[in-house]
Parts: sequence; C-alpha cells; structure tokens
Amino acid sequence: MENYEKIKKIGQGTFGNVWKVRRKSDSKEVVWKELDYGNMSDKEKKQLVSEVNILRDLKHPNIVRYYDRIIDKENTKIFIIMEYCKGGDISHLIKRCIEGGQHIPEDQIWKIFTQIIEALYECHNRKSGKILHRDIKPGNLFLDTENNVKLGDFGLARIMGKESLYAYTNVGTPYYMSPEQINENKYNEKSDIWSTGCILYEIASLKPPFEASTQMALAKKINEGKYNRLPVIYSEELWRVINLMMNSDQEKRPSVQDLVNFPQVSLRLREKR
Ligand SMILES: CNC(=O)c1c(C)[nH]c(/C=C2\C(=O)Nc3ccc(Cl)cc32)c1C
Repeated sequence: MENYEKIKKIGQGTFGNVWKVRRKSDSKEVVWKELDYGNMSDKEKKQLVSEVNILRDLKHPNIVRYYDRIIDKENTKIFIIMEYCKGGDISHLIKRCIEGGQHIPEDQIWKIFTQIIEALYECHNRKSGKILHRDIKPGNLFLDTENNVKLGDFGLARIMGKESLYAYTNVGTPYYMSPEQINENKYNEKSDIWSTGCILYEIASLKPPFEASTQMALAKKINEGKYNRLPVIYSEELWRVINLMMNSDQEKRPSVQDLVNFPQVSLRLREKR
C-alpha cells in the first residue's frame, strides 16, 4: 500500500470501502476498493482470484479500468486498484436532477444507454467466455470528465452473492432484480438487459420502475410488471425500448445485438467513429 497515498473515502462499495488514492509513481488519481477475504472458504478465495483476473482482461472505454491488485496477507485484505471516474456515479446524477427539479434531456439518456450497451456488448460477446455483470444499477455506472459512462464494480457479485458469508451490511434494495432472479434465482444475459431497462426508466423518471418498503412487496410488484409511464417530455421510442427490455418473459427481451441495431443506438455508435 506504500505505493499509494490515501486522499479520501468516496464510497461504501457493495463489497467494501472505496477510497480515492494517488499513485506515488506518477501522481495519478485512482481508486482502490478493499475486500476482506478473512472469512472466505478456499473455494470462495479461488473464485475471487478468478473474478479479479477477469477484471484485469476487461479493457473497454465503457468499463471501469482495472489497474492492479494488492494482497495484504497480514490483514487478509485484497485491494483492487481501478480507474477514478471524476463524475461519480449515475445515482448521484439522478439525485442532483431531483434536487434541481429538472429532467435529463432525452439525447443524453440515449447517449448513456448507448454506452451501457457497448459495455454489455463487450461482456456478453467475449471470445474467452461471456461475463454477466449481475449487479447493474445506477450506483455501478460511473461518469468520467467527458461524461462517458463506465460500467463498474464487476462480477464480484458472483462470489459475493447471497450464498456467501458476505451478505453485505449495506446490500441495497434489489430494485433492478429481474423476475427470473426473484423466482428461479437464475441469472443470464437477459437479466442484465432487464436491469438496464430499469435503469433507463429511472434515468428518465428519476425514480425506479418498482418501489416498495419491503423486499417481499418489491418482488410482488416486479412479478406484476406494472409501472407508470415516462414523463410526457420523452418520446414513444424511448418508452418502447424500455418496455421491450422490461418484458417479464426473458425470451422476448432484446439481446445486446438487437439493441445495437436500434436506430437511436446505431446512430450514436456511428457518430462516435
Ligand atoms: C459522490 N460520488 C463521488 O464523489 C464518487 C466519485 C467521484 N467516484 C466514485 C466512485 C468510483 C470511481 O471514481 N471509480 C470507481 C471504481 C470502482 C468503484 Cl466500485 C467505484 C468507483 C464516487 C462514489
């Protein structure tokens, strides 16, 4: 840890503390997330290593960059060094809009959506095997100085899911959990599509599609699949793509490939080239 200088704690990540730190070698501002593997079984430790190795190979402009990992055996901690995203996460963007009483312009929503799809395309179509994020939510989507979206806090959810000892103190309410996750506890790439639909809904409506005070009530609402329309300022096209992604039948949900071919997405993908 001596190669880094702590600047400030910036988050209680889903699986551990997140600090903004400075890399002494070049004064670059990066982030470290600490994970305590002290009580992990050997199987979970092996999975943690393999998940971190997956992170290391994920190099994409819309995925939070992994730089390094440091293992502090004495304190049974692993520190994962990652890209600092100055814009913070999208949940803060939503919060600022609510406080400011204004909606996010539709064009910005399509830009955010296009970049999430690019990140998912990278994960779902990898040659070395598909990666499922499993925990896509506004708090895991970060913005850099140019307002580029970066999908972060990856895959560790697999090991740290509810079956492990690490059910987290601050595990948030599963607003973005798909019906198949709730009912059959199975997860596939169409579940990532469902969560992305929920996020698109929330970025437009400034609140999640389903809200409830208990997880049981939330599960019931998700299964009913009824949610309010978007604010009238948004187009039929945005409403339609959200409805397609939030289809209770995962077979009917579009794949990432289908979404890449959507006019509003393909238009913005071409613009970037
Ligand atoms: C108010 N939010 C912030 O100030 C903030 C900023 C500027 N960056 C972050 C978080 C991260 C950040 O900047 N890079 C990250 C990589 C992985 C994870 Cl799990 C989190 C981050 C946060 C929470």
